[in-house]
Amino acid sequence: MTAGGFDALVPVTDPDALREQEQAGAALADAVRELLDATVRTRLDPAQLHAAIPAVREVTESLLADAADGPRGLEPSSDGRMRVHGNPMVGALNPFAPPLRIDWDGERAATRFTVGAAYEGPPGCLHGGIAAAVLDQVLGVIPSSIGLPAMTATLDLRYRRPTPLGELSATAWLVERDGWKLRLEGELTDAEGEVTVSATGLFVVPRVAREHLGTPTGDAGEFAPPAG
Ligand SMILES: CCCCCCCCCCCCCC(=O)SCCNC(=O)CCNC(=O)[C@H](O)C(C)(C)COP(=O)(O)OP(=O)(O)OC[C@H]1O[C@@H](n2cnc3c(N)ncnc32)[C@H](O)[C@@H]1OP(=O)(O)O
Repeated sequence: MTAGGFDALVPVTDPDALREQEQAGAALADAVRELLDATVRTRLDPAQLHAAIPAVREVTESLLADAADGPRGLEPSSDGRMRVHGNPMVGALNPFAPPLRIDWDGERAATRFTVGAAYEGPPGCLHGGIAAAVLDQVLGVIPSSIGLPAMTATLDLRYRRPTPLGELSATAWLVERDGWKLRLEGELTDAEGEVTVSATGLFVVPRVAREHLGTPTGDAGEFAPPAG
C-alpha cells in the first residue's frame, strides 16, 4: 500500500514458501521480543552492557544485508489475506507488537494477550498509550472484517482503573453503521475480569478507499458493490 491507497493485490504464487518465510520471520520477532524484554529488565553492570552491544549490532547488520528500504506496508494479497507485517499491535514481524491475535466474526472482535516490562507506564501497569493502541486496533479490525477498511476518526477512552501488566483481554463490537462511518465500542479487561479501559470510536472509510468500494447501503454486512 502506498500512503493513502491500495496498490494491486500482491500475488501469492507459492503459498508453502510464503508460509515458511512468514513462520521464520515470526520466530525471529519472538526472539527479538525476548531481547527487548531482557534489555528493559537486565541489571548487568555498565561493562557487561557495553560488552553485549557488538553481538546485537552484528545481528542487525546481518538482517540489513537484505531488507526493505522503508516500512513493509499493508499488503492485500491474492490469497484473501491482508498482510500487516510491521503493525505495532498485530504485525507478526514486529517484535514491539505484543503481538495481538484477534478473532472476529463481523460484529465483534476479541483478543487475549500478555504484556510485560516493555509496555510499563505507571509502576507494574500498562502504559495508557499502549492501552489506546490495543483498543484502536481491536476496534479497527471490525470495519476491515466486513470489507470496509476504515481509519480512526475519533477514539474516546475512559481509563477506569490502572491496568496491571500480565494477561489481558480486549473486546470490541459494532454499535452502528451509517454509510462510510462506523461507530464501535470496546473494553480492555484485566486477568480478574475487571474492565480497566473502555473505548468509543468512530471509524471512517477514507475517500480513496470509497472509490474502490462502491455505494454503502443499509446496516453492517449489507454491502452493495458498484453496479456493472
Ligand atoms: C486506505 C484504507 C486504509 C485502511 C486501513 C485499515 C487498517 C486497519 C487497522 C486499524 C487499526 C489502526 C487504526 C489506525 O491507526 S488509523 C490511523 C489513525 N487515523 C488517521 O490517521 C486518520 C486521519 N484522518 C483521515 O485520514 C480522514 O480524515 C478520515 C479517514 C478520518 C476521514 O476520511 P475523509 O477525510 O476522506 O472523509 P470525509 O471528509 O469525506 O468525511 C466522511 C464522513 O466522515 C465524517 N468525519 C470524518 N472525520 C471525522 C471526525 N474526526 N469526527 C467526526 N466525523 C468525521 C465526515 O463528517 C463525513 O460525514 P458525513 O458528512 O458523510 O455524514
